[in-house]
Amino acid sequence: MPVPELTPPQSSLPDAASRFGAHVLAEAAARACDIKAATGDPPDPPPVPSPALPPLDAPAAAAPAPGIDLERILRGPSGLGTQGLHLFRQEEPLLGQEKHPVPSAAPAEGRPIPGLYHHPVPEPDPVRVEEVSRRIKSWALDEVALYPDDWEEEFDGFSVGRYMVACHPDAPTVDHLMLATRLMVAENAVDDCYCEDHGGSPVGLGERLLLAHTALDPLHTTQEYQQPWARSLHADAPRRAYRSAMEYFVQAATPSQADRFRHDMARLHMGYLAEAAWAQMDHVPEVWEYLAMRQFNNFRPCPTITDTVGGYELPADLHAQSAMQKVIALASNATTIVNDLYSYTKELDSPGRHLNLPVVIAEREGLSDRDAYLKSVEVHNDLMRDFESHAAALAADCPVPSVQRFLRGVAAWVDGNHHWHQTNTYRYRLPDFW
Ligand SMILES: CC(C)=CCC/C(C)=C(\C)COP(=O)(O)OP(=O)(O)O
Ligand SMILES: [Mg+2]
Repeated sequence: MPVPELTPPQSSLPDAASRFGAHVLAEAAARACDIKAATGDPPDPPPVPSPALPPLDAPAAAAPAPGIDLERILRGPSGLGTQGLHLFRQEEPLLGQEKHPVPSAAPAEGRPIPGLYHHPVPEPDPVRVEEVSRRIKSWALDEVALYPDDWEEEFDGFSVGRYMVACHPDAPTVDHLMLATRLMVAENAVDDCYCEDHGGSPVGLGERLLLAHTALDPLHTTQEYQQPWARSLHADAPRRAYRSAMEYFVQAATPSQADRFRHDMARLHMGYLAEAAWAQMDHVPEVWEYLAMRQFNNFRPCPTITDTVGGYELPADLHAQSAMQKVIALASNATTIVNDLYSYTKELDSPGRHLNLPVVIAEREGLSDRDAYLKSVEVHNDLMRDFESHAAALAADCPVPSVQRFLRGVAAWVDGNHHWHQTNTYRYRLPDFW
């Protein structure tokens, strides 16, 4: 198995990545200045000075400020003689090696949900997108036999390469991006094949999830029983995908990063089970109960690997502090409600009743579909603002480079996730409410 090219953990914030998620740190700097002004102390400099940061009060959902070519900045210097200037040199594409043809990186399209608070991001680097798309298809087909031929269009339409490149702008190499991309594909395989529209069912889901979870958190038992367990990890596509994606991840992650990921995946599986229980009972939970379930059935395992994908480590104690846990939960909840909003019409069209926030609010609060949807947009916006203000407060309170970079990485994931949902018109289409 190819070993991912590793960078030392605890690397400092590279210049090319220092602008991502910058609004969080910019807000922290502004907050620190306000506090100093109120107490009469001279203001401190911003936690991570960055000449190319957008203005402190840069509006959300607005194009980058004139004169700031974000994409160019993020690429770093180019041209003859600049190779040595890149801390995170992007690899050259492996042209002419397309064993499995991949669709070329689609240009951004789709419109944002009106009134949705979000930060637009530059279109992800097409060179990286192309290479990640090529490698993930090869992994899916050749290493884990993920899907039959007739799912190919759907696999391509998911555009996981664009997704992960947009969410991890500070990944040092394509190998690092692949860590996130394999896991994303594996997580969706489990969701589709065990829970949802590719043969999934709430019946027997607990058993399937538990056995698949052992691909992430291995069984340790007597030799006699160890072997049938090891064979079981090859028994279906979701387990093959989890096993392989985790094997790559563990090689690149520190032990505590791997354990963080296992914990987040256990949370995810618990959320799937609550959703399945309600489906079996044909029960619509109260809104707060739905939000509690969705805090677990949630994208959380994706932004929380931002440090592994970035080639550094947020130490376990700093990750575990309650302020960080709150920031992670708020960010992950915002990303997941984004999914509820963009996938609303897809889920209305799917068989049976598919719970999402607008559906639950309409049912439980007696609102029209439109008003429930618009209220859900407000819930999302409140979550986003809470995420950003708590992240800013934590960044100001804890000026440790790995904390600052992790917070930026989470913010970048939030923005990239929105971008992917907005632009994935193969998968999602907006309702006709405006
Ligand atoms: C961690 C991860 C990628 C989990 C998969 C669970 C998942 C697909 C979501 C949190 C998104 O929700 P949903 O199942 O509603 O996805 P779609 O609307 O079908 O895109
Ligand atoms: Mg959805």
